[in-house]
Amino acid sequence: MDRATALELTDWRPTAGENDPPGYDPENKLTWDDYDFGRVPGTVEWNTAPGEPVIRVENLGIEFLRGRKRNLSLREIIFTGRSAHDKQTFWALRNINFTVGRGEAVGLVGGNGGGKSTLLKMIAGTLLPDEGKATVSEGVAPLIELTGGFIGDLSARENIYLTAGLHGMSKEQIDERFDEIVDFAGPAVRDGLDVPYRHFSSGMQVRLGFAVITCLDEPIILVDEVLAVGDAAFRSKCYTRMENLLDEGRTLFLVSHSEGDLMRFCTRGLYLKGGELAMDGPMDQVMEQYMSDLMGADHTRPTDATRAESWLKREDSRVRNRLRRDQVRATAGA
Ligand SMILES: Nc1ncnc2c1ncn2[C@@H]1O[C@H](COP(=O)(O)OP(=O)(O)OP(=O)(O)O)[C@@H](O)[C@H]1O
Repeated sequence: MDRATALELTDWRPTAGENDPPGYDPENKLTWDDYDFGRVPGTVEWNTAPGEPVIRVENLGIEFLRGRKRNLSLREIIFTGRSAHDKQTFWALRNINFTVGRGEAVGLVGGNGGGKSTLLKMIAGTLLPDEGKATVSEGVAPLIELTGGFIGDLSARENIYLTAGLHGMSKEQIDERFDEIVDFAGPAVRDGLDVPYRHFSSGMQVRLGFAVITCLDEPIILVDEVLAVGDAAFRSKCYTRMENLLDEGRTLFLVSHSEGDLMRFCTRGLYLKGGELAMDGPMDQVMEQYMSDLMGADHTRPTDATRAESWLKREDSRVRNRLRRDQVRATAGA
């Protein structure tokens, strides 16, 4: 959708507020493309040339064992002549092909068990495929499990240093960002910095995981269904941070069951159904297909006006956040 179409389709317009950032003009400028932000600042350094894919997934497949194997009884071994049960396996993912470019924001949708988390794990390199390959040409910051891959017996402080260190940050760099990470995670995490991580509540684990992973300088970010866990205030901070990461040109892979989150951040959607890639296209069309498969006749199509309104709101929110961030940077640099 473009600005002119969106403005024609809906009556929604943003209202000016007291706390609007300098430069924000809701009357005439509403969308990202109308503002000249200059060069997007950011710490991301790409090894990949513009236009080259940063993720290339070719004929990817993975086969899992179904259920747990029971040992054969002596009678079964004698009468069947076999020494073990036949392995019952299934393909959790098969024939998956796609590429992702620099700065793309991709939403993964699909029903429970569709293979979304498995795909992210293979992109992150924590699971190896049985067929095909996933080639990733940039560093990846994965938040693909609630625990963020942190170690339960280490304290939160030790986990911050360990995780950031594994992603190539020096001790001095981590020292510099330490307070920013902990401030973002919130006072409960600050109070528990020296407590073993496994004693954290799931909300505190997600806060710390999100704060650390999004503070890394990796160009590719994988986020698996973690935004749903935090409270409303934390979610709002996460949304702003995600917008900032996208503005810096990072590539995002987001798994979520929240239509709002997917539509807010992602421009492209991948729909996994029964372990196969059922659709790859613009996020709103992919969401539409997924919802109509899921809900059948009960699914009410969003009107063009509703879509246009969501699009304008998202653009407006990105603009305000970006101007606010530029203002903070300018004040800090003055
Ligand atoms: N290590 C494993 N061993 C055996 N089966 C597995 C393993 N990991 C995942 N599976 C199975 O693979 C399928 C895909 O799982 P996956 O977690 O990727 O789905 P998902 O789309 O992320 O689901 P949800 O939306 O419920 O999180 C499921 O049937 C799941 O039970």
